[in-house]
Amino acid sequence: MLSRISPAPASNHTTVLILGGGMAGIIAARTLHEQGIDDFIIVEAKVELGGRMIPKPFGVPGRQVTVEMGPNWIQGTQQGDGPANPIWELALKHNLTTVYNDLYGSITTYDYNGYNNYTDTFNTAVDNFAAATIVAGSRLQHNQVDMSLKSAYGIMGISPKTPQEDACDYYQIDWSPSQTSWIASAWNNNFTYVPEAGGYSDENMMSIDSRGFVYIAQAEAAEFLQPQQVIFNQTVNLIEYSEDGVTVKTTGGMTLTADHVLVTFSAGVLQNTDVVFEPTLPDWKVEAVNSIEMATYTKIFLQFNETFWFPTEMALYADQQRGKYPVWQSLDHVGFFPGSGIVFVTVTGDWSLYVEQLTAEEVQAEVMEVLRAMYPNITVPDPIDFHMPTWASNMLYRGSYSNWGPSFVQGHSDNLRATVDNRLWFAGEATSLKYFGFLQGAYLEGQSVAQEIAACVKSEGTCAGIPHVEIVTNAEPYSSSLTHY
Ligand SMILES: Cc1cc2nc3c(=O)[nH]c(=O)nc-3n(C[C@H](O)[C@H](O)[C@H](O)COP(=O)(O)OP(=O)(O)OC[C@H]3O[C@@H](n4cnc5c(N)ncnc54)[C@H](O)[C@@H]3O)c2cc1C
Repeated sequence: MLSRISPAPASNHTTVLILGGGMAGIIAARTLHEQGIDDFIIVEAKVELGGRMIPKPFGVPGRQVTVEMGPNWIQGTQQGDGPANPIWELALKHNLTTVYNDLYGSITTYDYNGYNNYTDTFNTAVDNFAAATIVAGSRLQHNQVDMSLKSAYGIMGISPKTPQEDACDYYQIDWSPSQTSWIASAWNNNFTYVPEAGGYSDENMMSIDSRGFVYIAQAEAAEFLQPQQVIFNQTVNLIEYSEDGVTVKTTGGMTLTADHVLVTFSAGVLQNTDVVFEPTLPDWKVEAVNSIEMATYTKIFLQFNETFWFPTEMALYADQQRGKYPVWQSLDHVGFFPGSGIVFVTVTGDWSLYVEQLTAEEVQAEVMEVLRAMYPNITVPDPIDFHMPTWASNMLYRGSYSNWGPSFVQGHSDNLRATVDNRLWFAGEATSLKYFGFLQGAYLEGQSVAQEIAACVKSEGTCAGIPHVEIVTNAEPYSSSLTHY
C-alpha cells in the first residue's frame, strides 16, 4: 500500500496536477498512466487516498467493527450480461466483502407511540414514487419544464397528511440515495438503476469489509501509482491559471506548476471560498457550480451492550416533525455484524445541518429520546459508544454528495465538466450527468476527463478542451450529453 509520507517531488513542474485523491482523482491518474503519461502528481489534503470513502473502527475495545462514515453501498451491480458498475468490478477484483441489503423488504415501522404497523402506507409510498418517475419521464419527453418532486406529487394529487405518510415519503425521497431532498428535481433521474438506459441494476450491495470500502480505491492505486506521484497533507488554497499553464499553492507553503490541472474537489468545496481561483472563474462556470445542490447525509452510530431493537435490517420512525431521526439500520443482524450491538440512524438535509451545530452529547440525548419513544415498554439503556461525522462543516467536502435541483439543467451539467482556458479541467461525482452523487459517477468522470487531458497533451497544444455553453438559456432535457460515456 502507498506510503502515507510524501517524499519531495522530483520537480515542481509536471504535465498534469490532479487535485484531490478520491475516486475521481485515482481513476484519472490510472487513466493517464494507461495513456503513457506518468508525469503527473496527485495533491491531497488528507494523509491517504480515498476521499469521501472513510472507514472507522467503531465500538468499545474488544467489540469494534469497521463502519463507514461515507459511502457504504455499491449502488447497482450488473444485470445479466449488461454493463457492470465499475465500482462493482473493483469490488470483485479486490475481493471486497459485501452483502445484499434488503432496503425495502426487511423493514419495521414505528411512530412516536411505539411500534405501529403502517407497511401498507410504506408500500403505497413506493408506488407513488414510481408513478412520479413516470410522470417526470413523460414530461421530459414532451419538453415540459422541470419541477420539484413536491410539485410532481402535487400534480398527481398526492400530499402526505399524517406523520406516517410523511415518514414513508421521506424514505423514498430524502433518504433515497439518488434524491436526498423533497425539493429535488422531478427530472433528477440517476440512471444507475435503469439498465435499459445504460445503467446497472437495482441491487444495493453493502460493504462489510474490515479493511473498509476504501480498500478498493487504495488497492487499485497501489497497482500503478509511485510514491513520488502523490503529495499528501497539502491543502490547496490558490489556483492561478492562464492559457500558458497553471500554478497551484498550498497552505503548507508549496508552489507547484503544471501544463494542466484537474480539479476533483466536491461541488461543496467549489461553492465555498477555501480555494481561490485567480483570475476568478468565468460566469458560466460559477453559475454551474452554484446551480447544483450539495446535500448532506449523516449516519449516527450507537453501540449497546445488547440488542433490544427490530429484527429486520431496516426500521422507519415517524415523528410529528418530518426528518427527525427517521431511518434506522441494524448492524447487529445476521449477514452484517451479528453480536456487535450496533445500530445507526440517518438524518439528511436541514436536519444534518442542525445536528452539526449541536454537541455529540446533545445529539445523543435527542436520539435516545426517539429510541425510547419507539420502545415505550422497555427500559432502553444508554449507549456504550456513540459517533457522528460532520460532512457539511468539513472544508474538504462541504456536504455529502451532489443533488440535481429543478433549476439545474443539462447546460449546467455540461458547464460543470467543461474546461477553462484549455488548462483547467474538472471531474468528480457532481460532473456526471448520468451517475451524479455516486462513486461510479466519480470513477467514470475521472476516466473520461483524463482521456480528454491525455488527448490534449498528445496533441501538443492544439486541443480545444471540453466545450461549454456561454449562456444557459433554456431547460432542455437530457440529450447529447448521454454520449459522454
Ligand atoms: C455520507 C455519505 C454517504 C454516501 N453513500 C454513498 C454510497 O453508499 N454509494 C455511493 O456510490 N456513493 C455514496 N456517496 C458518494 C460518494 O462518496 C462520492 O460520490 C465519491 O466518493 C466522490 O468521489 P470524488 O473523487 O468525486 O470526490 P472526493 O471523494 O470528495 O475526492 C476529492 C478529494 O479532494 C480532497 N480535497 C478537497 N479539498 C481539498 C483541498 N483544498 N486541497 C487538497 N485536497 C482537497 C478531499 O480530501 C478528497 O480526498 C456517499 C457520500 C457520503 C458523504
